[in-house]
Order: sequence, then structure tokens, then C-alpha cells
Amino acid sequence: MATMAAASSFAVASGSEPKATPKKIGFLNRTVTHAGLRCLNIVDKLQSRTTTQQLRKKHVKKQKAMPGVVMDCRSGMNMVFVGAEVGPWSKTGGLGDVLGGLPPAMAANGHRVMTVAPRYDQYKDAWDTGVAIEVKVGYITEKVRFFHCYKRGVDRVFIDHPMFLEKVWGKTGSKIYGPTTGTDYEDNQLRFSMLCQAALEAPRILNLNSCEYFSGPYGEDVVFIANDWHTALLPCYLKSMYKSKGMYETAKVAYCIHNIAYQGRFSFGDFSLLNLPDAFRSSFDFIDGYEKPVKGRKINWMKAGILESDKVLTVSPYYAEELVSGVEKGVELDNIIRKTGITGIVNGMDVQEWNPSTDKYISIKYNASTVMIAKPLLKEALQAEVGLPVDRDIPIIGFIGRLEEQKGSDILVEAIPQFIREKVQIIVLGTGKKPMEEQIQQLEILYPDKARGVAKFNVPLAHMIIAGADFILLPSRFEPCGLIQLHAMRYGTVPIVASTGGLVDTVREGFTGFQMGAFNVECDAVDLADVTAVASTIRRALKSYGTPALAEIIENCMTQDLSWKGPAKKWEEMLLSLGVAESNPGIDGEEIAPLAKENVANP
Ligand SMILES: Nc1ncnc2c1ncn2[C@@H]1O[C@H](COP(=O)(O)OP(=O)(O)O[C@H]2O[C@H](CO)[C@@H](O)[C@H](O)[C@H]2O)[C@@H](O)[C@H]1O
Ligand SMILES: OC[C@H]1O[C@H](O[C@H]2[C@H](O)[C@@H](O)[C@@H](O[C@H]3[C@H](O)[C@@H](O)[C@@H](O)O[C@@H]3CO)O[C@@H]2CO)[C@H](O)[C@@H](O)[C@@H]1O
Repeated sequence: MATMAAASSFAVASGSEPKATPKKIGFLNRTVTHAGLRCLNIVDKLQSRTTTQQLRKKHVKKQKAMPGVVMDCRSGMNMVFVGAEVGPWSKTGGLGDVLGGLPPAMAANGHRVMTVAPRYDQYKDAWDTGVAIEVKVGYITEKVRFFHCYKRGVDRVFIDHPMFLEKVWGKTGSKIYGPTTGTDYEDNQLRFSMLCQAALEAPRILNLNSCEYFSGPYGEDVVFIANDWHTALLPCYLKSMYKSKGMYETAKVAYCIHNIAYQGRFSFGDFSLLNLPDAFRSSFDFIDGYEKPVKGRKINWMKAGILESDKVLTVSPYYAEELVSGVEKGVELDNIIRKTGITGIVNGMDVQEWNPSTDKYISIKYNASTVMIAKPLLKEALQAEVGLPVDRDIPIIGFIGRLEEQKGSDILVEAIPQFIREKVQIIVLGTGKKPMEEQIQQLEILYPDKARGVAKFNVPLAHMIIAGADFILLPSRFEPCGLIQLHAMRYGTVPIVASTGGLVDTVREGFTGFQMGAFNVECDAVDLADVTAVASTIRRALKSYGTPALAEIIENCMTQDLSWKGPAKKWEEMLLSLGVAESNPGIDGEEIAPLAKENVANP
């Protein structure tokens, strides 16, 4: 906001024209200046028809800068984010958070931004556009419809087909990929092939007039941001169905890896289901030593996504390094990524959903100057909520996450006997693999006055833990970025983290949290050394409880800018470098809270 207020004038194309004074633009109600923002006054428009027409080809921002002078200002890019989850409409974890939070930050910077995700449920706020297309999935042709809403400056597009809705309806959040954790829907390849094809049509055919600055279809000068294995076919179809026919000539694809553990490996014969020319076969070709889902030669969607895209990204710089470090951390795609290269940009967090001074799930609102008064009260509320003895003097350690080996809840459970005699309580919230759910549910029986495990996907409780706990534990075997430590830091809850991926980039030992060292990435056993590291670091953290040193760490945590603002600028720089026609830098934007608030989705 400060940057905006300090701005002094628009750059006006004609030297003879008086300089415009700073103006509030209606959209987002902000003042805008930027070197990259081109403004033509009405005289220039008459003299330079071609330029103006070129401008109109894309989006044109109109405003009255001064009485009698109409200025057409253009900035930004057309961006289409594609993913299997988009929060808050659909979310099983961090992928949904990123597709929910990064696009509005891009829109705030003046870009025209769309997300495309499946319509898993009857979302109250997204309407049928009336537009339908036919796409070939596998050996059949299916009709899909486009639903739409406009929130926080972003066109949210949902792909409607029974393959999404019938399976998941009413259970969004848990059944997106399969009926239970660890079991995938048999037609996932068809479902995500459909998503990719529909996403490629959306910018061309949807006539969206969501706000006064952008109208009509996005057109073909777009950059697609494809996320994880589900969208790996997008760059392939872009080439085989469009570029080969002279369409989407300058369009580009950035491919973002949120988790290399899920690659989309399927039987080699399934290539024929994808309806791609034979030339693409080698990009999918993959051999591993595993028998799942079939023995031997396979297709690997993520491998193709990496090879066929114009740029490969991931969600933190340290994870980017880990991915190319070797076969273990690169999960057998390290050699491919070494060839293409990869850029890591650390995730931001949604500072609207996670804001201790407005959070609707917590009874006391607070900020960095009131945290020490608020936390004990929020702790008592949390203890009462989960049925632990209510005592504000007992430090609480929280854990939130998908219950998969990645997150290390099994390591935590094994470490508990080594520190449970300390003055401490533990609260674990997560869903996922059944044995791991059962393991956390046992905690209450083993340690009735000390520990609780809640095997539910429970957003209000996640907020209460983030606010009421003193420490948040992330004993991850690997962690591409991690959002929970970001949420925690904003709430003055100090992270204790394994030294891996984004946890290395975002938590500074002794300054904003505690590092435990890197853990064994082998997932089929719990390494005793990791158990010891968890227990000894927890004891170290507990020693700091109530000390000025911890108070300083809490303050350091809470006074950081963890929003998407910084990461969005880095994303913009990278996407601009791809050279999509008609792409320009954005502006230095701010989301306007009231607008964003009234537009918060209500799925
Ligand atoms: N039981 C429960 N109840 C309520 N809420 C729950 C919950 N379990 C998890 N959540 C929520 O889901 C999100 C999980 O975020 P993570 O960063 O841990 O993502 P995840 O590992 O799924 O995603 C991957 O993608 C993200 C985004 O790029 C990376 O940060 C991450 O490292 C990578 O593994 C948080 O918002 C958390 O509060
Ligand atoms: O936002 C949370 C994560 O969501 C995605 O991960 C899902 C993954 O892409 C799906 O394929 C599926 O994973 C299952 C996998 O296919 C199966 O072989 C078996 O290993 O079990 C897995 C778990 O059921 O579900 C994952 C979510 O649980 C996204 O790709 C990740 O980046 C996100 O972290």
C-alpha cells in the first residue's frame, strides 16, 4: 500500500500533454503507477490506430484520468492456472491452498487471471456459463460444461462432468483422487485428460466479462500454469492439438511440481488412452523396479509434463536443489529435471484466511502486540475443545497434516515416550492412511492427560490449533514447501521442523523456530535417529518456553511478510521471461480487503 501512496504521476505518452496526478482506479480502488504500464491519451489514439488496435486485441483498462481525457492503460499478462484442487472449493491439502491463494495475488498485480479445476460439488457460488464442448477421453467423446464465478479478481472456472461430480459430490476434501487414501479412481487418467483438454479451450471460448477492465475471451496469448501430475497432459495437448494447427502460437506452459512423490505412473499400454501422437510416447516412457500399478515399463505423466513444458518450477529453492540432488530425493526424475532445469519459488500464504486479528474460528483476535495476552486464553479454549486438562501454563505442541509417511506423524508417535514426562501436551490433527489414523487415535488411550489425536479434516480445529498451540511440529521426511509453518508463524506459534525442502527456506534456527536436521527419506521404516532428533529438539524448545528468547522468536515470526505478495512478483518475473505475446509486467498491487472479503467463496 505504501508503494502506491508514494507514487506521484502517470507516464503519459504525449510530451505535450499535462501529467496526470495520481488517480484512484475504481477496480481495487488503488492508485497505480508503473513504468511498464502503457497509457495512451485520446490524441495518441487517433494518431496511432494500429497501436491502439493491438492494445484492444487483449485487455484494455479504461479510466478517466482527467476530465475530457480518456486513458487506455494496459499492463500484465493473461494467466490460466490449472489444477486438480482449488481452495476453498476443493482441497485435500496444500495444492488447493496454492491454487486458491496465488491467483488472487497475481490479479491484484493487474494480471488477468483464470483458474480451471474440476467441479466436484454443487458450488453455491459458481454458475453454468451455458458453454459446453465435446472432448475425446480414452475411446469415447464426452460433453463437458463450464461453470464460473469471479472472486478476488480471479475468474474461477469449473469443469463439469459426471466423472467429477458423481464421485465426489458432498465429500469434497476427501474423495478427489479416490474412494479412500491410497486407492485411486480407475478412470483418473480419463478424468485428468478431460481437465487438461477443457482447460485449453477455456481461454478461447469463454466470453467472460467479470469486471470493467477485462472483457471477452482471454484469447490465445496466454501462459498456462500447470500443477502436478494431473495437468501434465496440458503441454502435450497444447502442442498436438493447437500449435500444430497454428493456434496458441506464442502461448507457453509453466509446470509446477508441488510434490514429486505423486507422478502418475500407469501401465505402458495406457498411452493409447491419452490420444496423443506417437511422437510423445518417449516423453512418457519410464521404467522402475516397482510392481505398482504394474510391473516394469510404464508411462509417467509427470515426466512428460516436465519434458513438454517451457519452464519447470517448484515451491521452494531448497526443494529445487533436492530434486536434482539424486535419485532418492528426485524420486527417479532427478535425471530428467537436471536436463530441463528447475526454479524454486517459495510459496506464500493466504493472509486473509489465516489472520489472527480477524480469524472467525478463534474466540479472541490478536496481533503481534497482544499475542502474549491472547495465546493463553486461546490455549484454554483449545484444551477444552479437544478434552485435555485446561491449564494455560502447559506448553502445547500441535501437528496438522495429511497422514502419509511424508509428514512423519509416525516418527512423532514413536518419539512421544522420550519427552512425554516433560510438562507438555500434544494435539495431532490429520487424515490419510488408515493405520496412521488409528495410530494417532490411540494417543488419547496411551496418554489421557497429555495427548489427543483427531482423525478428521477439520478446518475450524486447524485454526484453533494454529492459534492456541505454542509450537507446531513438522517432522517431515520431505517437504516441498509446507504451508503449516507459515500459518503458524503468522499466529506466533513457533515451528519445530525437519531440515528439508521449504522448511529450510522458511524457518531460521533460533530466529523463527527450531531445526531438527534432515531425516531419512526411506518411507517404509521409522529411523531411530529421527525419533531421537524429534525428542531432543522438542525438549530444547520446551526449555525456551516462557523465556524472553522465545518471546523474541514469536515476535520475529509474527512480523514477517509471509503473504503471496513477494512470491507473486517472482512468479511474474519468471512467467514474463517466457515471452508470450502481449505480456507486460503488472503493477505493484494490493488486494483490497473489503472486496476480497465480500467475495470469499461459499462452496
Ligand atoms: N486434517 C486437516 N484438517 C484441516 N486442514 C488440514 C488438515 N490436514 C491438512 N490441512 C490443511 O491442508 C494444508 C496442507 O498444507 P501443506 O503445505 O502441508 O500441503 P501438502 O503437503 O498437502 O501439499 C504439497 O503442496 C504444498 C503446496 O505447494 C506444499 O507446501 C507442500 O510441501 C506439498 O507437500 C494446510 O492448509 C492445512 O491446514
Ligand atoms: O493437496 C494435497 C496433495 O494433493 C495431491 O496429491 C494427491 C495425488 O496427486 C493423488 O494421486 C493421490 O495420491 C495417491 C496416489 O495416487 C496413490 O498411488 C497412493 O500412493 O496414495 C496416494 C494418496 O492417496 O492423492 C494425493 C492426495 O492425498 C497433490 O499432487 C499433492 O502435491 C498435494 O500435496
